[in-house]
Amino acid sequence: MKPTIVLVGRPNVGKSTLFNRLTRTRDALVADQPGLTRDRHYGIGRVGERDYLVVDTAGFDPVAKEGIVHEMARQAEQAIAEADVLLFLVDGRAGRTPHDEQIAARLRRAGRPVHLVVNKAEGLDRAIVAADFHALGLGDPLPVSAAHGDGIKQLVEIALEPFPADEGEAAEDEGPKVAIVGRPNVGKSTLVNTLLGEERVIAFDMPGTTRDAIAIPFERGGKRYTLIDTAGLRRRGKVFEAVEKFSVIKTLQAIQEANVIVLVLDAAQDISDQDAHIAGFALEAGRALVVGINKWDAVDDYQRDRLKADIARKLAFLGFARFHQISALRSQGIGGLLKSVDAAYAAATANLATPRLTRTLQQAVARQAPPRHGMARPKMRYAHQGGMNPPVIVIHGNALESIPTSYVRYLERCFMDAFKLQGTPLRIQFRTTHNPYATRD
Ligand SMILES: Nc1nc2c(ncn2[C@@H]2O[C@H](COP(=O)(O)OP(=O)(O)OP(=O)(O)O)[C@@H](O)[C@H]2O)c(=O)[nH]1
Ligand SMILES: Nc1nc2c(ncn2[C@@H]2O[C@H](COP(=O)(O)OP(=O)(O)OP(=O)(O)O)[C@@H](O)[C@H]2O)c(=O)[nH]1
Repeated sequence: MKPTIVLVGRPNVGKSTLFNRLTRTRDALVADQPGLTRDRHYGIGRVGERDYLVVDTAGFDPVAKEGIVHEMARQAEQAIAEADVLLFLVDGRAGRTPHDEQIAARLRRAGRPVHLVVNKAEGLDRAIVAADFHALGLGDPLPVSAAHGDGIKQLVEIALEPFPADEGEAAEDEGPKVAIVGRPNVGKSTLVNTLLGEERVIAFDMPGTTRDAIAIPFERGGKRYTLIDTAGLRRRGKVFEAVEKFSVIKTLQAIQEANVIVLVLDAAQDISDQDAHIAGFALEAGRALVVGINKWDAVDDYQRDRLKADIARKLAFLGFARFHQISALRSQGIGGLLKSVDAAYAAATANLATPRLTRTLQQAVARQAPPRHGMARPKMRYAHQGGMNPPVIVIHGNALESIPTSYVRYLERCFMDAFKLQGTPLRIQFRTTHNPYATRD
């Protein structure tokens, strides 16, 4: 499972700057999706070969007792409890403060590895900085500059050192790994029980450590699936019950572990920022996605129309996914939902043959050529598949850096239509094989 890095520190030390730095590579992949707003506190990142989750606990104040500050502190506490590793940021320019000492005292009790990170360290004398912050009793401080990007790679390497890199893909005969996600109270547990309740649940092992996700294999309609759960579902008699509160971190972990995400929405409620953020995480992670609009039994025509308009507006970036109206409680629409899970999984793991990819590319260009950029006209020569789940299409050619995102979206649509890839996002990468300025036309 991907390790979770949690950033803690008093206001203004540079947590958001470091968060942005740690999630930047992912940002670029999904930056311009219509309607997608990123959650500024939870993100997916990659440095070198390592993927990880990052949480910024802005607003963490261990002494607040009520109000919004207290609520933020509660979420920060939950993040600290769920962290694999904590990065405690301090401000090298401001020096050690009493507030830093309070937080240090709290973190020493966290029972998690803590690294002391001195930010804004560009141009500072390391020895002086180290001596000042050593007094926090959290070991040798690691100097970084989040703003300039200095020391970040080493920081991530040190922080993730104890966590093994992900092993390769598991055997595929278990069928798709499915995660059911959504905000609190939308009906996730009810859906899990509807899926598993009447069906054959194949014996499964409880995880060896609390870091592991549980995988519950089951069969339905003669097909195998594996339900991925990190949110603490436990079996009580015949049904599964959530034993833990809703957790964004666990939701993110489940998304990372699964092949196909079932995003559950509540038809009786407006689409909230939290729904959009969870959907955004799935898109960012490149996962196949099916949406279940649950509690369809409980809403009237007026609410149904309103909801459709709300979805079109707030979840526009999920154009690649199928939406199903379901009732988990009455077991309605579940068969159709699973068919879409199968289709999304097939699309996400499809083999895309090079000749057909290249032909599709050429046809797309013939219909609409990429715009000229200054003196250079981008030239796309051929395409091949660079990965699965999500499908990655690598396009080779010249002067490809100037291709605008609107044209990338156009190419995505062409590939999706040609290969009927419904249910999965697609990634297009460009490889320039020559100096773009060598061939002008
Ligand atoms: N000199 C310098 N300034 C930095 C660095 N990193 C962040 N800053 C500045 O520090 C200020 C605070 O940065 P933020 O990232 O907003 O700090 P934060 O900890 O997220 O603050 P809160 O959101 O209030 O918790 C900003 O003005 C940043 O530009 C750095 O490496 N060097
Ligand atoms: N009318 C109706 N109610 C439903 C349906 N599915 C779930 N509910 C109800 O919605 C409430 C929440 O359902 P849960 O399954 O506990 O929701 P959850 O998403 O697992 O909630 P958390 O564990 O808090 O994250 C319960 O009262 C369910 O009975 C449905 O299809 N129709």
